[in-house]
Amino acid sequence: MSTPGTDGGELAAPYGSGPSARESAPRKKVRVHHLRELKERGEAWPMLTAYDMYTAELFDEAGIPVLLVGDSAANNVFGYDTSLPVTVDELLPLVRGVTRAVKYALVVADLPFGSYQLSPEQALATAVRFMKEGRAHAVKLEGGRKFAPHVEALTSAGVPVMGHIGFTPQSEHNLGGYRVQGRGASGEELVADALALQEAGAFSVVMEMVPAEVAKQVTHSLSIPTIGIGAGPDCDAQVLVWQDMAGLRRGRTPRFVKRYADVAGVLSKAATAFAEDVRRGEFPGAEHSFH
Ligand SMILES: Nc1nc(=O)c2c([nH]1)NC[C@@H]1CN(c3ccc(C(=O)N[C@@H](CCC(=O)O)C(=O)O)cc3)CN21
Ligand SMILES: CC(C)C(=O)C(=O)O
Ligand SMILES: [Mg+2]
Repeated sequence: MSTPGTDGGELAAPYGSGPSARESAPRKKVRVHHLRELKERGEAWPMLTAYDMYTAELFDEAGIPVLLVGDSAANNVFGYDTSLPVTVDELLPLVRGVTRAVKYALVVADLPFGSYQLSPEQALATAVRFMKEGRAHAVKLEGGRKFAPHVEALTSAGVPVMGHIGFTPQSEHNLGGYRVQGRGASGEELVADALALQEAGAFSVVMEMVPAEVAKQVTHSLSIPTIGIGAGPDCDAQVLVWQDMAGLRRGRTPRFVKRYADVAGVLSKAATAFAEDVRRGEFPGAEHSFH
């Protein structure tokens, strides 16, 4: 983890030269070409989801170069059982909160189910809303070769696009549930999908739940970065949903999740302590009252 500096302008670089050199170089806004440069230098980078201001601010200060306002807000903000029901109107205010909070991170807005599949025109109209109203820096959509025309329409209009292949949660009913994709012969299909997205102008591609060997092959076939989630150690970048990463979500988590904290435990203890204080008459104290 990088260490925040004493003021907003002097944080350790989230990308670039590694821990020793340029420690005090001022951070710059992350741009898509920086991510390609990291791939060329073989430096892995992290991505996290964010859905609100405080988490976006913390992750930005921690040096996370790319934040995704995922349609997984469906599960992790709104409490739906899948990502399918969440709408553009529900996601837009979350994107706005995240983009308001960051100084450096590239903010990617995930296009939700039904908001882009109809046509390249629909994809562009939706992306324009996320850019204008959400102030997103880029958008993400799910799909391979079949969505190359959609990606092309967006990149031609100046919208950077992140692809997403392998297990694509918006197609879970068609894929038959949460299953690893690209085993056996379909590994070749994944390479073809990734190449088509790159050719259409995508600046990066998420690969979800793909065998590590296949993900490695895709990564080496592309000049744009691959971002893995359950896709092994050889992707150019790694992404997790922040509530999984920080242990806010309880219960069984997918195999690809590593927990770095127990935020659920911390919040639960805080709420319990507050409740006890109020019930015992110990809060508010004199120092919390106006005289
Ligand atoms: N909190 C959260 N984390 C995620 O990673 C995530 C979301 N929400 N919502 C949208 C999608 C849905 N995703 C999921 C959800 C469940 C599994 C899962 O249950 N995986 C199991 C079974 C794998 C298998 O059967 O082969 C696993 O053990 O990984 C995987 C990805 C990933 N995304
Ligand atoms: C897990 C990531 C890649 C995602 O698409 C989401 O959070 O919606
Ligand atoms: Mg998503």
